Amino acid sequence: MKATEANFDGLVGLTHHYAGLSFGNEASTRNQLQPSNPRLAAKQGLLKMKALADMGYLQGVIPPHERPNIAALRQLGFSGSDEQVLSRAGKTAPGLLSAASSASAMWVANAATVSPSADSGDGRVHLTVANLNNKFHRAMEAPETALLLRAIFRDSHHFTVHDALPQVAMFGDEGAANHNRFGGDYGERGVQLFVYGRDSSHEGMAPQRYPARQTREASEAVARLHQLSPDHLLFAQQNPAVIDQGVFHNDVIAVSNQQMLFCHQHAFVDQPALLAELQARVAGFVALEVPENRVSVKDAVNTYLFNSQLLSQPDGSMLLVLPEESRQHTGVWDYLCEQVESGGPLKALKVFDLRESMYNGGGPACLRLRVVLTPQEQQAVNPAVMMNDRLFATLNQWVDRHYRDRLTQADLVDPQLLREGRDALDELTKLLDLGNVYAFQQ
Ligand SMILES: NCCC[C@H](NC(=O)CCC(=O)O)C(=O)O
Repeated sequence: MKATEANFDGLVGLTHHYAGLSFGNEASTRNQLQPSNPRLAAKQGLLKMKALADMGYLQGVIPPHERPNIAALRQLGFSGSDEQVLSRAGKTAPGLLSAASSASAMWVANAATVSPSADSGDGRVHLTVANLNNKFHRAMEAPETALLLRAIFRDSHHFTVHDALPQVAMFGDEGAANHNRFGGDYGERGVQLFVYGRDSSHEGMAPQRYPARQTREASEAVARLHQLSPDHLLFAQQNPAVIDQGVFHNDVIAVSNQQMLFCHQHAFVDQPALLAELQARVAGFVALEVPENRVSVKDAVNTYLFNSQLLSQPDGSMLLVLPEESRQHTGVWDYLCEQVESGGPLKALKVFDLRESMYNGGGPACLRLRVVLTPQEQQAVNPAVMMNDRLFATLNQWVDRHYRDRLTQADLVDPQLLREGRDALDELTKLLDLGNVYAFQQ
């Protein structure tokens, strides 16, 4: 048996709502204050996980965080009983209550950066929790993410979960959404490409309108923590002009798998040089670059064409897993169908309706964290989180029992919502054999 790539998807939490918290992420801004449907959101995610598991891909689930985050609100000076904290925050600072209630941990492409054991100096799988420093609602995810990842990748003989980098702008780190790994077989040493939005120690190109969330300093620190060899490591800057058009993470404009990079023509600074470098370092490297005159950056952002999952099929060809929005757009869909018919590396397309997540700027790729695992490492993962028919049924029933089908910002003060969340997560820790990972369980 060879090493394989597993996908771990974030399970959407009970407080999923549209709060407009992510300046630079245009869907988040556009859909602020729309009512959400947390139950549907969770089920849309579960359907994708189940479909990929049924197709033979190794698929796991990463649980939601406890929200509202009462401890975060207390840290900001809201006091009294938990119910009083909620009502005081709701009255005087609804935006902060929204941030403390965000279900944003669902986008696990931002949970951590992962390096397979074949690439690291000590032969372990390394995961560095992302500090998500650019946004308050996301920065609070880091400590809980570390606990959850340790409850899943719990065998320290095989896995090292590093705490997040220091919580300052200089080390802004958004995890695997700005990271690619190229190579042949998954179990062979690969070439890792870290993509950053700005280099905080050098004056240079930076976006003007929207923030660059990932820094070069953060990427370099993660590469050191993971003990990667400099010969198998590349750093590239994301094109600041596309960040200003709403490409807040690299996975909104590029996706890769094994020898293949699928990206927009305008994804990177000095793209020809980067592609030549990859050509030189990765045997069999192929780039499928989409020209602006076929799909504009704007359409790529609106359809999330590149926030897709590029998956290897048993015969070595590639499957692209896309959001429904890409099928709805004639220009994008025609381009994709042409590629499949052309006999190129892309052989199949699969579409999922992930609208609830898409309305907050999260497509198929945002919802998953890729972890390459050897057979021994697979054995060492907490087996209760791996998707199969039984877990799919159990989690759907769990969602039906606990989730609301409509939520607005005004509902977040409801103390009943806090209780519903704790009851649900208490049950989930048992279903997924996680131990007492949540603050309310301490
Ligand atoms: N990888 C996709 C991440 C999407 C996420 N959206 C949000 O947090 C929106 C939350 C809100 O506005 O309610 C983000 O921008 O980091």
